[in-house]
Amino acid sequence: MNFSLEGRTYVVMGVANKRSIAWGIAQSLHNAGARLVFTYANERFEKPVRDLAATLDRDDSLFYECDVTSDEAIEQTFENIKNDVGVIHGLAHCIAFAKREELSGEFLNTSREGFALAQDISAFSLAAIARSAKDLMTEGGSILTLTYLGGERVVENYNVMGVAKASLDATMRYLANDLGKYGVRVNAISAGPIRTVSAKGVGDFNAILKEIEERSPLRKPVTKEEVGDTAYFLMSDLSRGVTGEIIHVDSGYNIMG
Ligand SMILES: CCCCCCc1ccc(Oc2ccc(Oc3cccc(O)n3)cc2)c(O)c1
Repeated sequence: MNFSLEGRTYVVMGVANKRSIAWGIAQSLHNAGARLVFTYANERFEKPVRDLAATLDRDDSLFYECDVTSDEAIEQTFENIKNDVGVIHGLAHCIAFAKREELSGEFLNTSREGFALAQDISAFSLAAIARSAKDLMTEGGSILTLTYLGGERVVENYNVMGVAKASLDATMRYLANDLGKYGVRVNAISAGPIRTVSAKGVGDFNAILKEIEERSPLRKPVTKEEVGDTAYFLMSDLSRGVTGEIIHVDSGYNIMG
């Protein structure tokens, strides 16, 4: 059995720029031989994503806009992908959002609308995407999403996104249960803090980064390349017995009290 991704196609959702974890995942899958399909939220992201993909040593990538807050948009995007590539072998969901003002201070101050928005984009979108993507995974498949420790226990300031990640983790498990009989696995990578454009929106990010370097078992920060290589494992046949799982790529920080 070989563990190359040659001859396989994967959808990567959520590349914003070269610091994105999604870009680290794309690079690892590309280096393993995969063909990539990128989706982006709106036209503002099209050029940055195309420019990044142009740096890869094969120019066989495809690009689609996908507003994950719309069921019609998701259905249309996967209809287009199905028409253009036919079969996909997996999908990386690297999408989340919460209002910046609700990512610091007291969770008590979370608004009804802000709570629902974070749930919609950061958790429900995985279920809606899995429902559409499943039909393209006729040769089996692997779906992965990105989560964070703040969904398992309280991390100061993470607030409404922590509740959304708890929901995402349960969504991942229930999807794993439904999709297993179709040969589709669903897992999550719980990444330690990485300096991305999204991380800038969460209060006191620098303090957490310092804590990881000082207190994590590996005593070092986490990189998008480390997350990318674990994504390669989860997309490959090496992880064929793994579904419904959260793999922490966080220098071991989560095992600390
Ligand atoms: C206090 C916790 C510090 C470690 C946070 C690690 C982390 C960093 C980035 C993460 O991804 C997002 C994605 C969107 C998001 O919402 C944003 C981001 C920027 C601006 C904004 O208005 N909302 C917040 C975090 C994430 O889920 C977790």
